[in-house]
Amino acid sequence: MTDAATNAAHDVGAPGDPILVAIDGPAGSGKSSVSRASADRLGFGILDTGAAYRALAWIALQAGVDLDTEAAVVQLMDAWAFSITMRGEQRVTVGLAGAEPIDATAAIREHSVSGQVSRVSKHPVVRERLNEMFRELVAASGLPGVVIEGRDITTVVAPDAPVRILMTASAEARASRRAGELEGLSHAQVLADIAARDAKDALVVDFFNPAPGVTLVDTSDLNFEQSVQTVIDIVEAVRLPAGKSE
Ligand SMILES: Nc1ncnc2c1ncn2[C@@H]1O[C@H](COP(=O)(O)OP(=O)(O)O)[C@@H](O)[C@H]1O
Ligand SMILES: Nc1ccn([C@@H]2O[C@H](COP(=O)(O)OP(=O)(O)O)[C@@H](O)[C@H]2O)c(=O)n1
Repeated sequence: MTDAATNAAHDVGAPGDPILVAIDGPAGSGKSSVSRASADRLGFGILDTGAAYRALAWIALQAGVDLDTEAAVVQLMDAWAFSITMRGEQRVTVGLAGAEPIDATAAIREHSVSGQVSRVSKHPVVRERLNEMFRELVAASGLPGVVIEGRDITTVVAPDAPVRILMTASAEARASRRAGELEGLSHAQVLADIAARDAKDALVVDFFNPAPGVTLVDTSDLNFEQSVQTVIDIVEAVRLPAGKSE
């Protein structure tokens, strides 16, 4: 890890650094969509770390790399160029050395990719390399704040973030939300798919139980707007502690 990357993770709150809002949770808990809406209202950026894992799995599949072989995935990372927008509509591009970057925004969301991502995210060195990239993206963003969401943000990527949230929802609620997005898949299929993916991912990081100091937000009985407002209230309570005004 570079010094710059280390500092970006641990000097949170230093003048000039973005305020970090770290959000973790299982698939379908609402972390991406709620993070995006909250970031927009706060005037912050958003870093969707799952999109990077998805992009890596996608390019590995395109390149015929064995996703289960850590050294092969790490070698691919030496040659890949990844970019993601942190404001406005999400756009993800991926390229390999010498080739024009390809817009993979839609491709990385395909069901065929979702089922393969855990095969790359299980590798410790891959995670270290991506975490370093995430810290660098935040540090270089020039934004007043960044909502960064994934599975291990509150515990590994930004354990010192002033706001850390674990967003959960019942398995039923999560599957219903996801089934609404995926044409042609039944509720039961979606439920089985996300349960299988969560089980694989949870072998690597615990995103079901909040670490000490992490605020649990259960969105099972909250609508989308209520979920966004809950996050904003938590951020504002930290930004404007009682008795202080801006
Ligand atoms: N609290 C909520 N109530 C109802 N629907 C929600 C809520 N939060 C998110 N959604 C919807 O559920 C779907 C999955 O949410 P998403 O943000 O992609 O979850 P995650 O990033 O945790 O996998 C999206 O269509 C989103 O609009
Ligand atoms: N910080 C993160 C983010 C994602 N991931 C991996 O990336 C996959 C896709 O993440 P995602 O956030 O896009 O998944 P959804 O919750 O949106 O379905 C997860 O299933 C994990 O395997 C991870 O391991 N660590």
